[in-house]
Amino acid sequence: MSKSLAVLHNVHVSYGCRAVLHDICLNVSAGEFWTVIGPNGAGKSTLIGLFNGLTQYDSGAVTYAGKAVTPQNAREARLKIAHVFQATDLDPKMPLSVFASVLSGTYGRLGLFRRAGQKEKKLAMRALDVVGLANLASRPIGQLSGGERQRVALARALAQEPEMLLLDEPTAALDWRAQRDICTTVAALRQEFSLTVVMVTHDLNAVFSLAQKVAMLREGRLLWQGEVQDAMEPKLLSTLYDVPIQIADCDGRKAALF
Ligand SMILES: Nc1ncnc2c1ncn2[C@@H]1O[C@H](COP(=O)(O)OP(=O)(O)OP(=O)(O)O)[C@@H](O)[C@H]1O
Repeated sequence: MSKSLAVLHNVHVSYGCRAVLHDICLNVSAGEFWTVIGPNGAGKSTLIGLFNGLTQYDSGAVTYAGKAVTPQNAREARLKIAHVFQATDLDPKMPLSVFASVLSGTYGRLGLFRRAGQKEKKLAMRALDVVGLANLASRPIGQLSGGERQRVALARALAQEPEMLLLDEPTAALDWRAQRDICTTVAALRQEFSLTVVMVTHDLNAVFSLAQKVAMLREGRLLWQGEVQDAMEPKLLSTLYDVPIQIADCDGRKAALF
């Protein structure tokens, strides 16, 4: 049996007096690929922020590699866990090259007073190479397409040399080709670097093609969690999203239809 890496145990979260996550228990083992799905506002981004101490919790326990993680005590977890937000978070007006953006992924390890040296520069170039953007290294990030920017965000995360990747809607706002490219890149990165992945997504077809495990969140509660093949249940998905969903079989591949 694989080893638990990141664990949420009976976690409650509230923003002010509004409770947004209730009694969350999730056990992510090393090397697993989890997706977190559910309607808008269900608490998915809040949930994945627990793993690296971005989300403050009221009660329960969060651990990474057996050590407690809280926003006040998250440095170690943040070195090992890279968090990739939607690439729209990269300000296109920033006068920053693709390479400089990716290099910034190494800054966490370097700390405040050390500058990036040859080792970090090599790492950044390698990360760009892995996501297929080495030829755009000197391009300002403002001149990239949405799909390219998302790959820059992935490369920056890789330059951190993480054990675990948190992906928050990495294919949102991308066209079909770019969505497919990101999914293929994520799958390849996971294989090559033996990464543990937790991905929030609204793309059920990406879930079916990439994930091993699925957590379904509805109104701040885990409705269901388990193996991806058991998640492809029309009744379960219809309950989750409160809309009729069917599952089609296309040449052995599952696709969600509404
Ligand atoms: N910093 C914050 N302060 C107050 N409320 C917040 C904050 N961040 C999120 N919320 C609220 O918490 C709830 C859960 O938000 P969250 O972003 O985690 O949901 P989500 O499932 O990721 O949503 P979406 O699919 O729309 O991105 C929402 O009602 C949201 O308005």
